[in-house]
Amino acid sequence: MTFSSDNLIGGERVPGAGAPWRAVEAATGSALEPAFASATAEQAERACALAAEAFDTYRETPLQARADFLDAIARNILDLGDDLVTRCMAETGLPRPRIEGERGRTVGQLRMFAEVVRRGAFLGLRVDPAQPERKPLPRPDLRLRRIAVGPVLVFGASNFPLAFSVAGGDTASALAAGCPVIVKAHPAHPGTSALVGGAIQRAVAECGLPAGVFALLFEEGIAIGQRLAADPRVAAIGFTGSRRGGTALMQIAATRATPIPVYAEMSSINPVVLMPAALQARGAEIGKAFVASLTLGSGQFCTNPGLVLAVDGPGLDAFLAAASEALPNVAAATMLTPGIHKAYCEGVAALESNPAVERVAQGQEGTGQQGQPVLFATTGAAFRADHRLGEEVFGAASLVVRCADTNELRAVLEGLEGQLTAALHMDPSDHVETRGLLPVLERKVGRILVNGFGTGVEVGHAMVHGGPFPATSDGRTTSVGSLAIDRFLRPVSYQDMPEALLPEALTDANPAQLPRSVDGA
Ligand SMILES: NC(=O)C1=CN([C@@H]2O[C@H](COP(=O)(O)OP(=O)(O)OC[C@H]3O[C@@H](n4cnc5c(N)ncnc54)[C@H](O)[C@@H]3O)[C@@H](O)[C@H]2O)C=CC1
Ligand SMILES: O=C(O)CCC(=O)C(=O)O
Repeated sequence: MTFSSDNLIGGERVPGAGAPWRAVEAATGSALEPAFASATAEQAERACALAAEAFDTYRETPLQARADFLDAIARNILDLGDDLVTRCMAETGLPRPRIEGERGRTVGQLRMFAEVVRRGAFLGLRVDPAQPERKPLPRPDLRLRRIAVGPVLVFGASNFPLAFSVAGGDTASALAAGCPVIVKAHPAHPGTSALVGGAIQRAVAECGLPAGVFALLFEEGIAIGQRLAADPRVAAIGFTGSRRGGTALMQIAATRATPIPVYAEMSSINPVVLMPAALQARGAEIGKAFVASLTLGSGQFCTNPGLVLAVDGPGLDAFLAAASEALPNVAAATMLTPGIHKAYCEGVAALESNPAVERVAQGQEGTGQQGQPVLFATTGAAFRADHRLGEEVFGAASLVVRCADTNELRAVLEGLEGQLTAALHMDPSDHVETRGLLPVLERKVGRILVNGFGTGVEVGHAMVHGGPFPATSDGRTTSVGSLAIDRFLRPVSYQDMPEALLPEALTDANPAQLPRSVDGA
């Protein structure tokens, strides 16, 4: 398979400069062709200039045309066929069913946003008609719509090379909102990024949109990404990755002459709470299901169950016994990059050497870049005394906390940082006790789920894939699901604007019959 490793800017392929670098085959460590060269500062500047130039035209594209564009991207991604799947497997070490599934999710996500755009409710149209006779003062005519914020910079995630990358949720929701998108490709899967970027670039041309609507820039390091984040024409940032990377971008965004929002999804250990009746009735069954979730994708999910909380007793013993029986059957699996593998091994070693932590079980030993799954346990008192035990170890490692009683379990939850998910395993007779935990969980997490695990986020209208810091940089939003479009919109009110100058959707005729509220109804 051949494809261009050039940057994609303004509808053209633009070769980068500097020392060439290559993607690495995750399973073998060997270099993959072709060579990539990082984008230059001038190319970053040009991508921003073209995005700014395209903005006013693109944000006013008819909704049907914008929806067709999203559908065209989906179609073009599918048209890449097996070339995309094989390249993506090589770069990430993720198996075929996972990549094919993720491609389906990516395409489904683009199509969902196409439908959201067609329906038009995202525009949030509101009309408060004038009341000239109102006493003591007449009321002006007020009409509101939400417009796109401006060019959005997207940093793709290493662990979801399709669904959270070049044409992933951040890109799809920003394009749906009417924002041009500049993607800084993740250096761990540049070939996958080039293929998907080409699919988007072709869709821009096929749909007759301004070429600045999309750009894809490569770099091995971080300087171009930082430059883009600081560019005054970039209006918002979407990011999925490490806490360090996300907070660095938050810092850049907050200290610019014009600060901008950063929507970063970063770090989460996703507490799993095992309630007493459920543990007693089916502790062993939950233990087996837990191991499957823990080891999925070598544990490289931000929704991975990294923390298990339960009141100590025979039910928890049954859970641990089942998990300890299942885990040694799980083979070590290739991790995404040498850096992620190293960080995982260091995180595991830190837990191993902590005197308050015992190793309960581990999976099969791996070679090279493979991560060996592992399960640890500690006490509630030890966990509360050592904040390091609450830090994410990205990979298939988890820590079970034996709590003395429900009060201690609640105190452990209270002490946690913000999380993406919390999973409750419970039976009907656990309801009363669970009700007491819900206010804590609502304050701590973006999604509370029952009798399941958080891995594998459903892309829908009622999904929240977000949570208080450090799960994300802004817990008021989500990066998955149709609500993600809200991140890239802002309201504008038109007061006493002549009908001839109003946006069409706010005129009395409302020719597309878009949904809108009148006087709040
Ligand atoms: N919670 C989550 O969803 C995820 C967490 N991670 C964590 O991140 C670690 C490293 O994985 P990566 O995917 O490489 O994440 P990363 O945060 O290092 O990189 C993500 C993207 O941000 C860029 N970047 C990183 N630091 C930057 C900085 N200071 N300024 C500007 N751009 C920067 C990188 O070039 C890349 O494009 C993992 O070991 C894991 O701990 C990784 C993936 C997902
Ligand atoms: O669990 C999922 O489907 C999504 C996980 C995710 O967002 C991530 O790992 O970055």
